[in-house]
Amino acid sequence: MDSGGGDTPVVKAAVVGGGLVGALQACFLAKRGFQVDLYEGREDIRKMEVVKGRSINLALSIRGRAALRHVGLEEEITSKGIPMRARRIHGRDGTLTNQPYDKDGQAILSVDRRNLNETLLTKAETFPNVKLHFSHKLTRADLDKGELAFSTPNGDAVSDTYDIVFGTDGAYSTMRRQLMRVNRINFSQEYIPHGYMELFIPPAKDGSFGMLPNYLHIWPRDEFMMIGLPNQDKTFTGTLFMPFDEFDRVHAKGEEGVIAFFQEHFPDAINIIGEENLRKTFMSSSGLPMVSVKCYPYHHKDKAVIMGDAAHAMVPFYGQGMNCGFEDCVVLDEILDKHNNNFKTALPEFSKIRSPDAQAMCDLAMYNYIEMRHLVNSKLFLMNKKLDNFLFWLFPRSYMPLYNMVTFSRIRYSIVINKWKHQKKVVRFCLLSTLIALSMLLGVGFWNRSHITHHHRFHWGSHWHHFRARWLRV
Ligand SMILES: Cc1cc2nc3c(=O)[nH]c(=O)nc-3n(C[C@H](O)[C@H](O)[C@H](O)COP(=O)(O)OP(=O)(O)OC[C@H]3O[C@@H](n4cnc5c(N)ncnc54)[C@H](O)[C@@H]3O)c2cc1C
Ligand SMILES: COc1ccc2c(c1)CN(c1nc(C(=O)N(C)c3cc(Cl)c(F)cc3C(=O)O)c(Cl)s1)C2
Repeated sequence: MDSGGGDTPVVKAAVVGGGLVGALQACFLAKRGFQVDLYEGREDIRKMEVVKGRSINLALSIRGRAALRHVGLEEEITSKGIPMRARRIHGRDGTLTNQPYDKDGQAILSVDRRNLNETLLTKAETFPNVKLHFSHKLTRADLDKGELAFSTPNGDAVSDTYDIVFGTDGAYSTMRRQLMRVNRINFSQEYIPHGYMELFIPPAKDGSFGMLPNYLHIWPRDEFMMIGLPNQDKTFTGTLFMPFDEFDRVHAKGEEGVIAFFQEHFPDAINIIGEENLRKTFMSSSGLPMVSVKCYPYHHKDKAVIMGDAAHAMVPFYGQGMNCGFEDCVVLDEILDKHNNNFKTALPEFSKIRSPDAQAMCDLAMYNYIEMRHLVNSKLFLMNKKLDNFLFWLFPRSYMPLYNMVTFSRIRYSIVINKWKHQKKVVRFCLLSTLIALSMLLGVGFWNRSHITHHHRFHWGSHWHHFRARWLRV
């Protein structure tokens, strides 16, 4: 640490990975008065040419917005986002059903990934105590000394030493690997058999949106699913989720195979995406992998800590990966305040507090991946959501649908999962006791009927004897 002129030495911090979480974390650390060097393996995306109509988007919700608010970027980002107030389910038969997300009309925002990353990098750069280094790929780290070594495109090796290193280098993190060399890190990862492919949905012929814009469009289909989020330029970015061997099967059939596949599973999407687009995109790309990563702890002594996908990559079936990573920045910031920047006590607390929440979100996302496939069609998907919303209406204070707690609240994810399990037990108990009460009522009803009939029949029997004795003298 070199003295910043005042009595307290200025903390020299490195952020490895200038994606969404790293760029945000650089802003948090800059506000904390640290000297920040951010290293990004790729070149500066702000200098790359924009490929029109091929934007990748993400769902930004309350947790991510709270983090952006901390660095004064919420307005700048949300003003460029498109609110999605409801999900719009495209049935196989072409039926369309809307399901509002929130009874108070709260929305999730579709934001452009590149614009978000650029805005965060530019914000970081506005701080005099932040320096950005692009095309610097971390190759080695001696975390006990805080020494980092980077490779650059012209083959130069660059290295520097830091008081503290933040690893925000994504799901395939080099920082996590370095951490695992020096610390007893429990680690697990799981690839799912599905891949994803982005499909670009152009505007309609008259330049307007090809579908209703303020919706998250979903095509739930057995083993497949497609979703579509709107973009500022009146396009949509579709994401097709499908098992890898299905991708291979369709690829093997060539361009006509692609059209036949969409005719069978997503007929209404063919005109929206356009046959040419479909052929081009499908034949020029393949499914990309989705991995779920869990590890513990996230830190090494008072020298290094990992955040975002590096610490807890999750499958995207809740649209929470970035929101969760952004929330990491808020949680760590609060802990650093509480410990007055004492990394020796702050980092272990971050691991202890944050990992159960992040792992709960990884589990929820994986659960939803499995659940989404069992909601094999839109009817079941709808029913499931209708029951959720009915119970939410019936018990607004005690029953909150799972996706509401995840997406529209900042309740800790580990508490969300416990509340949800408790709610499921209560709902199951209510349904069961209603069923038992009903069957008892029905049972009593039948019993009465049969008893009366029986009694009546028995009664009729004595009547018959009496009648026979009196009238028939037999
Ligand atoms: C299909 C899909 C849809 C998604 N949709 C959503 C959504 O709707 N909402 C949501 O909240 N989340 C969503 N996510 C998750 C979200 O994309 C991630 O959680 C988020 O990008 C994680 O940010 P990060 O900064 O931790 O990692 P990344 O975004 O992966 O950034 C890591 C950065 O580190 C750099 N890097 C890597 N290795 C090195 C190295 N050795 N040296 C230097 N730099 C390095 C990389 O170049 C990259 O810039 C989705 C993910 C997928 C796959
Ligand atoms: C850019 O790529 C992607 C990829 C996946 C997602 C997103 C963006 C944004 N995602 C959101 N998911 C929820 C949610 O809570 N659930 C349970 C849902 C989960 C799935 Cl998979 C789905 F299709 C609908 C809902 C739904 O509820 O509408 C939100 Cl709320 S936003 C998933």
